[in-house]
Amino acid sequence: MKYAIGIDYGTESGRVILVNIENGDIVATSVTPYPHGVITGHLNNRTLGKETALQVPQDYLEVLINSIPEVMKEINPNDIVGIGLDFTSSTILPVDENLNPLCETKEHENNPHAYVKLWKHHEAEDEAKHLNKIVQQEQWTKRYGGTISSEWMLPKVLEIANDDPPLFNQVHLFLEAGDWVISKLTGNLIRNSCSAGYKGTWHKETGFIDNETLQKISPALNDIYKTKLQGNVQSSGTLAGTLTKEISVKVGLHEGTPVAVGIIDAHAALPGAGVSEPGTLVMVMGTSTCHLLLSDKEVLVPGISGVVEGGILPGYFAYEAGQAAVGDLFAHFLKNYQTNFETLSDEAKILHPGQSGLLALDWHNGCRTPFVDTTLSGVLVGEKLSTTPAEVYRALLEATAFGTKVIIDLFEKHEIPINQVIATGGIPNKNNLLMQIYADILQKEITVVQNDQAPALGAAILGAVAAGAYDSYSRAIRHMASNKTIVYKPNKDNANIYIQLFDMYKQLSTFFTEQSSIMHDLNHLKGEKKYDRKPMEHLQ
Ligand SMILES: Nc1ncnc2c1ncn2[C@@H]1O[C@H](COP(=O)(O)OP(=O)(O)O)[C@@H](O)[C@H]1O
Ligand SMILES: O=C(CO)[C@H](O)[C@H](O)COP(=O)(O)O
Repeated sequence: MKYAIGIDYGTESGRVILVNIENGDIVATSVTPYPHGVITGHLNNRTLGKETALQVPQDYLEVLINSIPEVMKEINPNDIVGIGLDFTSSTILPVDENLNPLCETKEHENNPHAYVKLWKHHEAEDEAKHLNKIVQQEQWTKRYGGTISSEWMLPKVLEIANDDPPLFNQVHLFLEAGDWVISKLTGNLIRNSCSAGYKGTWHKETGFIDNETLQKISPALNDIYKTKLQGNVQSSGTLAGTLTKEISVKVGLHEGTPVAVGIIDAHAALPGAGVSEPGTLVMVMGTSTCHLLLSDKEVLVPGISGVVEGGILPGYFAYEAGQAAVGDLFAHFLKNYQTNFETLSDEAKILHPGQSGLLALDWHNGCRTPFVDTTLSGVLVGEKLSTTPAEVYRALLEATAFGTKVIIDLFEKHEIPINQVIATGGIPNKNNLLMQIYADILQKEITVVQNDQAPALGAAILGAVAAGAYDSYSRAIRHMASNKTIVYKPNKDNANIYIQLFDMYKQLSTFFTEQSSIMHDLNHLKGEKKYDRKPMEHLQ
């Protein structure tokens, strides 16, 4: 029996799976929660900005050192054909000449800018707005729905250049954390095409932003792609190199084991969920939800995260859209009410659509698609003295489904066909109420992959292909991807009520984005900088 290892670096933990490459059976799984988790509020004794979300790079190595031996307990290292890895993105860190993280030095241990900035670190909004003003007329921005997000590489780099020039000057390279882990595994520095394409504005023919534009954005960015952002971009899933002696000893594998170039976590879930052709929307539902879709054609859809040729699988344009808080939003609510999913779901299940009189906007971590604005915030309308926690919980579940309907409608309006919707990630198998609500609101069947590890499985598939165990992604996907599913069908009566509620959801979102500046004014009163209103005409 031969196996591939898939490693999935999510927001809270890293998961390692061992996969039989002939039939895709996951024979062992190990989860390592990041010892330092997501750092918010304080770093050592220093108070952090409210939107700061940091991580500790050593935690990623802990995942390798703990979880690889754990899945290898019964297995001979000779039987491992290859390793694939996916990572949240854009999650970046500054390193020195030896690729060592700057936060590991005494000098910078209390400096937040020296740490990993997680994808959901939202402090670079000013930088993103500034950058967007300069590049918004350029044709290439349309591939990114018209807006560069503050979650991405350049705004985060610019945040450091603006806030801490001495540290910025000391940085040798800024790396995606996934590329940093690959460098630790193989000794090779490679920038993966998936992160570079979706989060780094790289295009396989035209490359990165030209230097003239970079200088207009900020003198600090002069020649940045030849200096702090240098490095070859290589296609995700091709061979990055082989395990070094140093790391192979630590994880109990053979030196020389092939390792694939990394990919973004959500994007890995598409092959992991068994998709190798256009027309199937894959919703990767976890801390956030990412929506991935293959197509034969490139359509410039406003408000999406991006469309990248070959972004996931060679030969297809791959679209990404997203919602920045889904599981995170539910967790936030549970924490505030000191309750749990089971209790709330039991109570929320017996409510009828519309019964509570509540309606929510799911923007508690900003809105990714279609408004690309991390400064937007959540809303709940209709609350009364008689409102129960289960009613609010159900309204939040519904709000995330309405957010997904906005995304599906956007794709369909731009004539990108969606014939099937697949749900995967950590949530769908844990919450059947949520999945039924999605079927009712989207008025589509939802196929749930009976495996929570689609990103890790997708990474293992890339590892097997990079190692030469399969000669094509489609063959590897056919053999290795999940094929056990359950299907949620829409309930007509519920769907009819949700049509009316969805109309109100859209009115509410139009109000808070176009007709009223209340949300942004609230930020202003809190002492945050006032951001320019974004023209919304492009979304009409
Ligand atoms: N029963 C549940 N219903 C809805 N969300 C859940 C449930 N259990 C856990 N979650 C959410 O799932 C998210 C974690 O998703 P997961 O896919 O495992 O991790 P990651 O997003 O880090 O890849 C958390 O935000 C958590 O609140
Ligand atoms: O932007 C992303 C993908 O493009 C992030 O990686 C993603 O939103 C975080 O993933 P998760 O919710 O699974 O932790």
